[in-house]
Amino acid sequence: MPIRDHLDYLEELERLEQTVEYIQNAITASGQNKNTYKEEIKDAYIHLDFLDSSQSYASIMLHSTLLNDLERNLENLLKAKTKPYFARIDFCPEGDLKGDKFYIGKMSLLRAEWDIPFILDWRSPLASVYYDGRIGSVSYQSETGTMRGELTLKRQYTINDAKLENIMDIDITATDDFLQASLEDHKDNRLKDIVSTIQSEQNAIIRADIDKPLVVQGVAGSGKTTIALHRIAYLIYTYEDSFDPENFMIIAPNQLFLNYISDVLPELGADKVIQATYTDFVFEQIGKKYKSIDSDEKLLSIISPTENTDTHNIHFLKQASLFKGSMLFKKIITRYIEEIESRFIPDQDIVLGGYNIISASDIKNMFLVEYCHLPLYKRLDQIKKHITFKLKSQKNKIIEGIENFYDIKIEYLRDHEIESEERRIKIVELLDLRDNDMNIIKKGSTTIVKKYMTQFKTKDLFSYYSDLITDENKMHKFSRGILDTKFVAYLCRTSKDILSKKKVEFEDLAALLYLKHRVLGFENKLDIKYVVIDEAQDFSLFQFFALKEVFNTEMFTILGDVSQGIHSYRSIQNWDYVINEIFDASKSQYLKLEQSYRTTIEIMGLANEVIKLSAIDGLILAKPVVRHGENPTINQLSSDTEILEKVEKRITTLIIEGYKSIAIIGKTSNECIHIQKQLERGKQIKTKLLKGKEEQYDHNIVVVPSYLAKGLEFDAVIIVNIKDSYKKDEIDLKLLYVAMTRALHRLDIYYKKGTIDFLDKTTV
Ligand SMILES: Nc1ncnc2c1ncn2[C@@H]1O[C@H](COP(=O)(O)OP(=O)(O)OP(=O)(O)O)[C@@H](O)[C@H]1O
Repeated sequence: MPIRDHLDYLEELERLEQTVEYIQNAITASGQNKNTYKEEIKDAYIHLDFLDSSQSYASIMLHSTLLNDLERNLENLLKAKTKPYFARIDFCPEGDLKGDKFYIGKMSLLRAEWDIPFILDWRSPLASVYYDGRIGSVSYQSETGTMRGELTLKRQYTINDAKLENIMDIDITATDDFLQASLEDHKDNRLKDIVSTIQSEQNAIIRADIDKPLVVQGVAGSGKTTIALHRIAYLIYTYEDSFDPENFMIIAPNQLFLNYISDVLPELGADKVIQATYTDFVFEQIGKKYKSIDSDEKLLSIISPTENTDTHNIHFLKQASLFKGSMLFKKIITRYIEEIESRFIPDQDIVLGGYNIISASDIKNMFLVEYCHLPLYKRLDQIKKHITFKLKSQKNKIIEGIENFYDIKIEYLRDHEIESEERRIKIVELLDLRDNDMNIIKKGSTTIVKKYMTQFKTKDLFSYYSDLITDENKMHKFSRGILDTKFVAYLCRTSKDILSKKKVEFEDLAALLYLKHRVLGFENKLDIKYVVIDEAQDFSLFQFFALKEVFNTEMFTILGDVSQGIHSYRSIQNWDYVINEIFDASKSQYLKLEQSYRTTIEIMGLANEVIKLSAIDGLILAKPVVRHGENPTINQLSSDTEILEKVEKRITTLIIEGYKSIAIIGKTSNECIHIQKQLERGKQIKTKLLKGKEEQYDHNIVVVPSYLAKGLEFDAVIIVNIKDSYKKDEIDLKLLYVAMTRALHRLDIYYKKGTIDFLDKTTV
């Protein structure tokens, strides 16, 4: 229906004009206030009286804060001006006769003379009705409890550059044309916000209880990453009195992924949130003395062994990875730390000139009980402080005691012996003895603490770790003999080999982080209170545990998809372990997302056929939203040249058809290097080879290995297989599934005969 034919067109047009005008006036007023505040600050500096400056400083502080707030507000107003809101709900609370119209936008806007918001923030409690409610009776959670009422209208708008382009009313059947339209879009290489089309099951995740750990299993393309970012924005808004944005941390798999999500957080007003990859975060804490081995190296040795791969030991290689991420390894490290702890404090009282300042058992008690919540080395700091304090107070008492002791003796001599040369000599002797005793105390008191503390021979983190992981006896002892001898020999030998090159594997990082936390402690205070982990299916239990301990919080949102667990040789196999072993299951929340929004029915259908071939326990198949597209093509060819010619042609056609982002996905980085070289030879097509470390890239056509494509999406995906082949085993099937589900609209597969055999039989 043309927009002008909508019954409320004129009313809506007027409302938009009124809103834009209001925002413009607010922008102008802000501009004037900004100048006033700047003038005030300048003035305060000019009149700064160095003798009595409190008034000027107060003025500078006040106006700087006002200026900061104003600048932030101004930024929001400028964004809102072109698209002030995206939806409207008409809602009448239970018991009221008349309802109100609420316009929902990305930020709230209040008008002094109005008793309802001029624009309602999408994160406010009432806005939940827009995402969850159908026309009729609805309810939502507010600070004061459940609110009920009647929803009489749910309307969506397309507004661009402050122009009203479309109005769509959502009726009781709730067919979401708006969602369909947004999914049809052709995308560049960045994730977008979805505030206007959040679905009810996604809304439940965004607004889930902050206090309980939340685990989300979501199929490919179900919006996990997007929802994670919206949840952070929601929590920042709702709990702004308790949390700063800097208290939130999002952990992502690689730099490429961080780049991919980089547009969304600022768009949602949450740009100050800490973002890091797990590896970068751990290295920042443990120091960069050792280098990290690329975390994909192990995956490559499993999926694409070369002549150098120790195929004989591939079983041990997988077992070692799994072990290093296990809670058993955590237990072994805990026992190892306990032993270090128990031997740390010597059986030695601190004695000064024969006086007992503090007993060994008191020091042990401090170390093992009183300060047990601190890392070992930080406890030493406390103990040092305590001994110094005790010594200071004892020293004066001891000196007083010595003085009294000799005074009494001298007094006695004076009272009981007649004055003589002999008595004088005795008194002088006593005075010398007194001075000597006092000197011992005075001198001793300056060195005794230092002497006591220097006996603690501290070691660095990597020595502690190496002392355990390369020592077969210790590994057997602390595992209480449950580890297989051959496995332990393999583990210690390979670990020794790696550590001797001053390197560590990705799998070592959880243990190192945990050891650092328990033994040495961190240099800077970690002020993270809420942690969001995306692509969490690739995490091990020990990784989750270490993060929980280090941040001392249960507030986690953990999102992932076990069907995409391409690192399953080192990571969790299902979410039950996380809920039961890391958190308290009775206080955790587990939610599922089964609807996939990214891709078409046709592409998802083929991807589902592939993942069904794997033997994943309790596999949840993605249900695509009702969006049809072209059938994916499967092209089996017999020569490299033929494949590359076809791929080149395909890319050209896709560009002509208007697709903005195209990915050529090879199984491994070697395959990708080969493909890119061949394509570049043709000189027609410029591509960018992604290596995972890119902080920024703006190429429309990329060549990317399957395991790095995880989490990303492209308008069109071309899977190319020339050298590597996909086997019908769990990891390869998952890799192929990941590659296929990256496509928003088009999927084409070109492979050399014999490289993806099982695909021949797969029906589209
Ligand atoms: N409610 C929604 N409205 C519009 N688009 C949506 C919605 N939910 C998800 N999408 C879109 O679906 C695509 C997939 O989202 P996202 O990448 O967050 O999913 P994911 O579950 O993290 O995927 P994967 O696990 O496969 O990497 C994105 O293009 C996102 O914008």
